[in-house]
Amino acid sequence: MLTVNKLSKSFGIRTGISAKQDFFAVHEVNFHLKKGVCLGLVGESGCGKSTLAKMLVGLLPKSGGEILYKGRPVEENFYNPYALQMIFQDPFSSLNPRICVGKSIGEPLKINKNKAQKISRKALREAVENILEEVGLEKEYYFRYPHEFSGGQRQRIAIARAIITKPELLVCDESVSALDASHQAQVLNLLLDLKEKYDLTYLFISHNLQVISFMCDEIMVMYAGEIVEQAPRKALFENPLHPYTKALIASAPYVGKPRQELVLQGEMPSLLQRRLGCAFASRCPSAQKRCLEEKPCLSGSADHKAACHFIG
Ligand SMILES: Nc1ncnc2c1ncn2[C@@H]1O[C@H](COP(=O)(O)OP(=O)(O)OP(=O)(O)O)[C@@H](O)[C@H]1O
Repeated sequence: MLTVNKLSKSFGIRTGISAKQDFFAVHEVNFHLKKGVCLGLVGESGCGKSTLAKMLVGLLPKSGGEILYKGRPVEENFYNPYALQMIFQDPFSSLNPRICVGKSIGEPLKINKNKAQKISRKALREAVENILEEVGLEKEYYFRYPHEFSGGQRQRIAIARAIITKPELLVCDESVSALDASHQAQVLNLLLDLKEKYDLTYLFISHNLQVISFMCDEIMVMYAGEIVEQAPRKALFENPLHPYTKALIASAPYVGKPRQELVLQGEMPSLLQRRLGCAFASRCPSAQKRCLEEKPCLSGSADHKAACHFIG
């Protein structure tokens, strides 16, 4: 469904009164996303997950590379411009507080239909009421405003707005991170039900390995703007190849785990300094001279790849 080749995004930031420096937030990322799959993207804060997601749905222009949707550049997506939709992290800021939720949810359908055919008010209202019920809310909520809902309900509204155009691919960017555990579980189960019902494909972004493990069939691990490991869920959790993935799995806190086992120390290196070698070398317990001098490429089997000189 989606092929991403050497996708990059650079930003320029001021480093002095007249000095400006460019850095890559996403650097030469490649992946394929097959129809019906839930592909996870995991990595720590600032590694470039949201930047990648925004480029996929056209919210940010790319600096290089290509995004192919069903074999054609995503920009030329004539037959369904709303085939790719996104659900954002924060249901408090992703909904317009001055518009009743029914209008917010119906807006994409209105814009979409305007291009080809007009949608009547009655049909629009019906479509919104149906989708409200679809996401577990009552159709009487149509005229309520975002501040009248809890975080979990708001995220359901955001999901309703994303699926009303019947997209094929949903990009979920930290879509449950702002919710408490019980609402997280409800929204995750809703997303799984909708996936089944509407034959959806997901790119599911999270920094939470437990959430990723619950939702995803395949997983990509991102570090400092690059994909460092890609594997099916079982292989990634049972046999992680990259030292960063190993550290991430070992660092994941869960109830009853002793504190000293949180092994991932230090910070991700500044993206402003693009290095010759491996981006993880500064934190890697098994880094060697070669790691500082030579950048590792993704290698391994067709299914399970990692960017490390010392895998296998
Ligand atoms: N518009 C922008 N201008 C300049 N730098 C940006 C911009 N957007 C993102 N960045 C930088 O790009 C890098 C990646 O940011 P991004 O938001 O994609 O990370 P992330 O992995 O999604 O983090 P989080 O999980 O905290 O949302 C960060 O260093 C961030 O500061």
